Amino acid sequence: MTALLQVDHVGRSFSGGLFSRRRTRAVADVDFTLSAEQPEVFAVIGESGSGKTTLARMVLAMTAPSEGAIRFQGRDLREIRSRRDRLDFMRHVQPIFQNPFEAFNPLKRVDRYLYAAAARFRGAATRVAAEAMADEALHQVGLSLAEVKGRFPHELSGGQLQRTAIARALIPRPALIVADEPVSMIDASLRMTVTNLFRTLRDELRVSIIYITHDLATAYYVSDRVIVMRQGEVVESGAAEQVLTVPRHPYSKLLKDSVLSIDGAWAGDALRSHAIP
Ligand SMILES: Nc1ncnc2c1ncn2[C@@H]1O[C@H](COP(=O)(O)OP(=O)(O)OP(=O)(O)O)[C@@H](O)[C@H]1O
Repeated sequence: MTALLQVDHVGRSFSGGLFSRRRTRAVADVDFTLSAEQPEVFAVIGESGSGKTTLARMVLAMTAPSEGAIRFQGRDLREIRSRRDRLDFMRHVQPIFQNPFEAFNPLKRVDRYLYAAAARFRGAATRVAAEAMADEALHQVGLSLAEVKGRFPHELSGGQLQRTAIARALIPRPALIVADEPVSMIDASLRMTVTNLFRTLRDELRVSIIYITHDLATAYYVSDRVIVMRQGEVVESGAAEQVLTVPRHPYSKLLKDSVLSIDGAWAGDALRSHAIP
């Protein structure tokens, strides 16, 4: 197997501050590989404080590991030093953040972000070229340039705005998208539309997606593989179906039971039977 991403026994500790001796071990010994040949939706599940965001930041080369190494297409992320290295890396690995209303400046029209990405990552030299790239990316997420052109963020719904953020991430034609809690700030009714997109992108554009979430139900429905994190460590990993329907670790069982007690039924089944094709 040729690896797209190798997360090789990675850990990250933080010191408690200038006068504190306490160190927080945010991530400890996380180890997984994504294949370059077979794109997948890979979910990282865990409660608040389990280390998910720290892991995402390390994969995005925004935080350096204190132990282990991360390689993307065989290249150690520590080798990213210059602006040019970073731009090249971002061409292949794109982030999607939690709150689309924070990702876009409220005073800036959203289409401008798409043109900027087209110019920066794909060398679009004219407005016409940039508009064509923006329109193509928007179609990949079920929107069109006509729907978002000239609009400010508050003129779009949370779901439309998050899909626009995904379109922006697609413009460079990345091989990997790291989506950190991408649906936690949008209406429950729109969550499946956005998460379902991940499968479409995997199949049609062959993009791999690291889907970071505390939401077991959407993870179960859209992911191929999952890891469950607790206090920085991976406590369970495997095929989504296996881990989320028959959890082995007490913590994963507890997580599943908490979904059960909220919804009255295992939300994975409920979602599956109401799956949007
Ligand atoms: N820059 C930092 N400095 C000090 N401690 C940090 C830093 N970043 C994260 N931590 C600590 O590391 C642990 C893991 O945090 P992290 O944000 O990765 O978890 P998370 O699972 O993403 O949580 P959430 O869902 O709330 O974002 C927490 O105890 C957090 O306080």
